[in-house]
Amino acid sequence: MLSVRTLFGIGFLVTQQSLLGQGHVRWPLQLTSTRQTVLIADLQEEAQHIDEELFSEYGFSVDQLMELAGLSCATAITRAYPITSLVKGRPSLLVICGPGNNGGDGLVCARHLKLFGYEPTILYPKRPNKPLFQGLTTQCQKMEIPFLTEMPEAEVIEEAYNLVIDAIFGFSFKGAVREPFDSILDVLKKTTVPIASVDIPSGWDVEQGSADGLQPDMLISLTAPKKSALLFRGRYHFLGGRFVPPGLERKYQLNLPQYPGTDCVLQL
Ligand SMILES: NC(=O)C1=CN([C@@H]2O[C@H](COP(=O)(O)OP(=O)(O)OC[C@H]3O[C@@H](n4cnc5c(N)ncnc54)[C@H](OP(=O)(O)O)[C@@H]3O)[C@@H](O)[C@H]2O)[C@@H](O)CC1
Ligand SMILES: [K+]
Repeated sequence: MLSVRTLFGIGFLVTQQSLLGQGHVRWPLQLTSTRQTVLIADLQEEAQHIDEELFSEYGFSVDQLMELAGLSCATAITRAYPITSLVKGRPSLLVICGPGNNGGDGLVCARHLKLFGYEPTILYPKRPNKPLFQGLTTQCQKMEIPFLTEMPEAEVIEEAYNLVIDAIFGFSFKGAVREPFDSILDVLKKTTVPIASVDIPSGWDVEQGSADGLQPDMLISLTAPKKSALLFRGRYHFLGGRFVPPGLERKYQLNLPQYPGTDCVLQL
């Protein structure tokens, strides 16, 4: 049975602890807001079911949705961190990609950011042996995006990059972080460079978050914010992934907000 939550861009910080403390609070839950009302996929399994149905019942392919998800992420990043606002001499970004589809979103995002005038560099330490990811990697290489062979130290990141894009884990992350991502996340926790997380801050439990985990400056929730988004304390929260068919939205009572005009992202 689906349960959904009401999240407001403003005003939820004062109530989030009580929300989470109540465990399975049932919808509708009204909070005051000056921004959009968005419903949250409450359980990790719900996010995965929505994902599976998009492919099995609605006929989408992974690469189609990944392209839209990655484009949403790149677009949201241009809104939060326009090139003119970056403090370093060059519009350099570090994109860290994980072994699943969240990492694929990161590769697509990097490609679009390059087209938008940024200078992304990619770290992609664990590459699945599948044509989709091999193709996305080739596309980035042909776009002349450099790939690192190892994770830089925190001080090097601070000197070289304006922003880190965290596309390591999404909604299928479970349990204790395994290497090499454990060490990578440790470095990210030390750096003061802002972090933009794709879908979920990596290392966070999808439902419960992580008290001592990453604290990204930006979160780009895809399809619908996950429950742990209630614990996000950064400056920018965007919704992206404007591809949900109305039947699926009704079934899961997502009640997604209206994206403005033809935009593929919405700031929450
Ligand atoms: N419909 C949508 O909403 C769309 C969603 N999309 C995107 O897909 C994302 C979900 O992708 P996903 O299902 O491939 O899983 P994801 O979270 O990337 O990670 C899986 C990998 O992580 C690994 N791993 C897990 N736990 C670990 C640990 N503790 N320590 C170390 N490794 C661990 C696990 O490894 P394994 O268990 O296989 O060894 C596996 O390789 C979603 O968040 C969104 O970004 C869009 O692309 C398209 C539309
Ligand atoms: K992530």
